[in-house]
Amino acid sequence: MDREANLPVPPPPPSSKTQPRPIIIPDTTSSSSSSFSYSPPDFLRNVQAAFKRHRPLGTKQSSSMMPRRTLGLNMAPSVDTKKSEAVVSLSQSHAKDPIVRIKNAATTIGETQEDASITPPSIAGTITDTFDESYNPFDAHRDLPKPVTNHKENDPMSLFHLEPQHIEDQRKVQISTGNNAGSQGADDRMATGMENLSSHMGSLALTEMEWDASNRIEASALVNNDSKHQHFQISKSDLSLRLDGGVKENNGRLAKRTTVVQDQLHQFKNFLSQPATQFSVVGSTCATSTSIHSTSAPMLNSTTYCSRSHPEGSTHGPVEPLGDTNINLEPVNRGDMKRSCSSLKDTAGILVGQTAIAAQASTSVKDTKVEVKQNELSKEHQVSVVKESGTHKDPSPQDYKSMEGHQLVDNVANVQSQDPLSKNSSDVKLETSKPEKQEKAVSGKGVSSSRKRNYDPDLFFKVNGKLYQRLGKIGSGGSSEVHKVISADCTIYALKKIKLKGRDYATAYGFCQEIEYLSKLKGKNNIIQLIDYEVTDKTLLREVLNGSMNNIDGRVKDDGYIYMVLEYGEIDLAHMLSQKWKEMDGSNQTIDENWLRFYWQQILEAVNTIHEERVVHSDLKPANFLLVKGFLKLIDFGIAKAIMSDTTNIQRDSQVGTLSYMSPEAFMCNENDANGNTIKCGRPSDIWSLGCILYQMVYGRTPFSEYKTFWAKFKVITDPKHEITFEPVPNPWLLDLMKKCLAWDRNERWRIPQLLQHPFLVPPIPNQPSLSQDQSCKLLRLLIEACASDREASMLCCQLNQLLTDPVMPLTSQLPTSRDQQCKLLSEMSQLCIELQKRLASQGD
Ligand SMILES: Nc1ncnc2c1ncn2[C@@H]1O[C@H](COP(=O)(O)OP(=O)(O)OP(=O)(O)O)[C@@H](O)[C@H]1O
Repeated sequence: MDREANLPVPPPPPSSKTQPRPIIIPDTTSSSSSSFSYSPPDFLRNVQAAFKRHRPLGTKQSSSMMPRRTLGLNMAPSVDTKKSEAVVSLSQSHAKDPIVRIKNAATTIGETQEDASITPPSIAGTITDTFDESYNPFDAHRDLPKPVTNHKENDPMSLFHLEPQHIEDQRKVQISTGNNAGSQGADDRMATGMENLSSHMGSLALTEMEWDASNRIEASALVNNDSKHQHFQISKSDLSLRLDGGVKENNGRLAKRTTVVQDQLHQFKNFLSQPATQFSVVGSTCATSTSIHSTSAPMLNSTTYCSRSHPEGSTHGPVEPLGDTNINLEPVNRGDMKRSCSSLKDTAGILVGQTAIAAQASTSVKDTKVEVKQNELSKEHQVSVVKESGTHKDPSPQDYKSMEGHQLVDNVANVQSQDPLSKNSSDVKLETSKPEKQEKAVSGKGVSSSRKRNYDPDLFFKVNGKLYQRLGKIGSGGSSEVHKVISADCTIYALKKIKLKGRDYATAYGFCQEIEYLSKLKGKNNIIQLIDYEVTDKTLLREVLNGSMNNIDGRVKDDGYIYMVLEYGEIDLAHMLSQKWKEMDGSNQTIDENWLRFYWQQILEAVNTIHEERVVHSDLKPANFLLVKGFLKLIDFGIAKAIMSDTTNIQRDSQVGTLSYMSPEAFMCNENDANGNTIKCGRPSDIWSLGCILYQMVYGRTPFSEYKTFWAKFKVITDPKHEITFEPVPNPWLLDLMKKCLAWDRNERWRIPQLLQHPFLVPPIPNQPSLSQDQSCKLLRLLIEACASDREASMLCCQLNQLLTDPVMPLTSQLPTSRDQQCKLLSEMSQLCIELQKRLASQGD
């Protein structure tokens, strides 16, 4: 929900060229109390005022335009059902594609209720296995349909399994080189070489057909440095070809053929003796592939990818000169090598995009469990993954770096897959597990943008030059999208992306200030930690950091974004609460008080942290407390504000917060109260929101939930005479606590240090000496005894007693010796006395 969506645009702020940086100085004054009533015209005026908040702003604020504040019309407890879950379901772009699910083992805790958004699959090819950390893409071919014939381990031809059908038209040759030198020449030479090779493969196929027409034979020659698998390496003296089949009498003939092929391959290899390194021949089945690595290709280093073939006759995107030549020959018909060669270039372009995808797939392997569902296994065919390195390893930080260092092309290895039953046999179908998004990325605009960026923006975010792979969308707020991401060092983070497009500068400025606050709160363990950030509009960031704003009337550059890499939270309090209430549903249980204490204390401490830093959050609600490793942390400082200059309160240029948790003064910010004092928002406004949260924790709903519309809420919250309903709870201290937070008059609300000492959290020990003996005030003791039957009066006495015997300074950081503190203490005492007096009076005798 966009916070601005339903609000009129506030009037233009006072024109000034600069906004002084907030100066944070000791809190010395408090604002005046406000009380007012509504006659109809007043009410309308206030309604109107609620929509247009100015920023007259004391010394600091008046001189400049300030970020516009916006209102979140979130009236119900915020429960976002579209949160991420640990299982990231990877859908396929093709109906027949297997469904790959990547489950991140590291992040399963507490995520069960979150619906994952889908991260497109990017496992190279059709992986039919369930794999875990030990997954090795080289093993992908393990589940290929087994050839009918028996392999003979040492038979040089046993790697060739030729499908008699389609043999001609489904052949595919892929060549990758790791050297850009003379790539054009290499193209031509390769074209010739491949034609020869292709021809011999065809001959071989025919031979095989003659030899055993009924056999389903696959040709597969994988040449790789990896000896762990059935790859063979073609080096100067090493070429091994293995033959499937058990008909000995044919061996002679086949061996002859093999020799010819070997010769050709040698020639071809010599021809490719430079760093030109990989090629694949795809025969009639997906397993039919040959890859050759030159040992002299130092640049090739372990990236796997899934190549894509193009439908026959398809037009390919513009071919960019290949910096580092990776050539992929399209499905080759004899005599059609020229066309194929040109395709190589296209494919190489594709590789750029796909390398990133492959990196994603293999990165995911490290932290994830991958479930692979396969559809129509018999029809789907595997990929063969060729890696330069001998053994599979997950992408290392170097891999990311290499992507970042524009070496993607160098890192490409080949994967081909082919459906032997494809209607168009020349359409060597790749059962890549890539989503449509990726397809987009490899065609047209996508290609050019991914080439330009050297990573697929649909799959990765780049923040300050570092890549973060998307794992799914966690949620979206009023102004942002938040994604779960994984970094190069395999740490899970949340990445908040705020789109600035279309925003006026002041609003963008406000969003950008979140960075400022989070930076200020770095190292505070109950505040979500900002790991890194990037603001694409550098001027904006500079101005925020300098506390100035020159571009008053300007708009943000069209493609402006703010990226924030944040510590990852497993679940937010809103979800925790809804779970809790679901568990209790139907039973007559009340909320577990210890559970309540445990989290309430953490909530208080988190807010205390920012209040001590003189920051007011302004949008406190359950959804903004995240559970990180078992502890609640505060998030979303998008509308937070520093307490400025000589006031404990702040004024805003428009309303802030989410309706259900908004304080009366937040609705009326900057208006005048009945006494003519300007209504300001400060820490007490946050305390009200905390009261709403506590109320929700206790009763399962917010205090004004029965008022459904904005106007109804506005009216009732801003009415000082309105009495909030508190249903009975077993512990009277709890009731008292809620009341302390939800006092309409903001000056009556307790501050956090007091709340942390409230008897609900720190229950008085029965028969405490302080109450019964010399430490306690005798008068109070008498009073307590006298009104033992009146719980509320007793509580007031206890509070008064506590204040007298163990006063908690409203601001712990300040000495009680200050006049201000002394006055505050006395004011609290007198308030308690007045309340007690009222209470006793109302009870009569
Ligand atoms: N660090 C994080 N870890 C996990 N989830 C997060 C994180 N930050 C935000 N989220 C999720 O994304 C949602 C939106 O984030 P956030 O509240 O920061 O955005 P916003 O645009 O300011 O939203 P709002 O409308 O609440 O102001 C949160 O409610 C939370 O569920």
